[in-house]
Amino acid sequence: MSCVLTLNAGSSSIKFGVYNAAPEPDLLAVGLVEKLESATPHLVLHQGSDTTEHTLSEGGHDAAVIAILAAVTPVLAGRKVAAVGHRIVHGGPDHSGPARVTPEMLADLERYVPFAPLHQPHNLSAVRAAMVAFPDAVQVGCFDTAFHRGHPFVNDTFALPRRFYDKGVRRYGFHGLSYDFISGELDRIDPDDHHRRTIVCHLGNGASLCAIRGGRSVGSTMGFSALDGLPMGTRCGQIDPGVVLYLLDQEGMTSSEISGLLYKESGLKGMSGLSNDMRELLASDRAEAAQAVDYFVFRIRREIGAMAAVLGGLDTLVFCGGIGENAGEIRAKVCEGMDWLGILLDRTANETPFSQPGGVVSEGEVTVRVLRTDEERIIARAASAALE
Ligand SMILES: Nc1ncnc2c1ncn2[C@@H]1O[C@H](COP(=O)(O)OP(=O)(O)O)[C@@H](O)[C@H]1O
Ligand SMILES: CC(=O)OP(=O)(O)O
Ligand SMILES: [Mg+2]
Repeated sequence: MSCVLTLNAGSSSIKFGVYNAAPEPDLLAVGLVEKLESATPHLVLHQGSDTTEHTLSEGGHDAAVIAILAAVTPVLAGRKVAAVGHRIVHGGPDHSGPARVTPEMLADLERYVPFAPLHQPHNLSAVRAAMVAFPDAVQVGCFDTAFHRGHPFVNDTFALPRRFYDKGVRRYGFHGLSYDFISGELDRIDPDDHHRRTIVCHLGNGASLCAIRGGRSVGSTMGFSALDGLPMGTRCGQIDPGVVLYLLDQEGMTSSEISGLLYKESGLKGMSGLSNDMRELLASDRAEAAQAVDYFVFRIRREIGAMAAVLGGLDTLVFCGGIGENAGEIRAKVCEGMDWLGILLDRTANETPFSQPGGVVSEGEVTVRVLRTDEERIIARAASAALE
């Protein structure tokens, strides 16, 4: 049987998976390389109940892809990699679903590097590395923007002169593979509810909210870039554009300094002066750490209100991502005093979400669920489908 390999290249980690190719792919092994910015990144591979780990001798994405290709060779045990599926953060205005990546398309996707500088270059270099390592395999791009491409014009635009919209300055939205997976899970859990109004909170190192009605995205807190919306590990989230002009004109910062500030030095890390890791902030007794957490929660609550208005009400609220799945304390803070919207958390269930049927942690009118997201599975399904 042939296999598919998935590569999900993020800003500081690359996640990967090996599956038997099938409409519902069969997981053989999964792993990640993290701390890519350090001189000694760490590779972890889980295969069945076995876990192997080793430290790489070189930092950066390219060395990590080479190490991943070496790590998956014994998993393949001589079987062929027929397709490699890639998470590609930006697909621009035209991609509303997965696509076969040819060298021509790869060149075209370079156009979106300036739109997503933290992700797109790494996504594309992973495709190039896979083309070299598996020259006979089909390369399949799965775009984080695709799930949101059906937004109505009012939700796709900024109030700028029309020519900028035509050049691609639009509200794209991201984390679409995660939202696609969660939307599918909700259909599986409750197949008859086709009109459910859902808000999904994807709270990881990158964080956003998505409003979903009838299985389709109707709103995202992220816009043109993965900077907008909620504050994140190191990204600022929504900011008055006047601040950027002030930094440029009055503080004399260059555009690359401002980019570094907004993408890498802001968010939870910048506000707390301590860390981008939510676990460290929750464990800290420093006032700045508590303020960073308060701001994160405040913005999520504010955006839940806005998304509920877009949806015309709310039936289901889902938490996912590293913070959403693991930080009960954050879920409790987000849901506190939200009974006006029908959100009432079951505090005991919230402590043990994954032992609750369907991850339900609520006792109010709105069903609140905690679900493990799985971007890799969405990529593996698309890569398998490309082989049919
Ligand atoms: N038990 C936990 N409690 C609080 N936060 C957690 C916990 N486990 C993981 N996190 C947080 O999840 C975030 C990473 O989420 P993840 O979805 O893995 O990120 P990425 O966007 O890199 O895929 C980090 O901020 C980390 O602190
Ligand atoms: C788009 C985005 O923010 O992705 P991530 O959460 O993986 O950084
Ligand atoms: Mg992520």
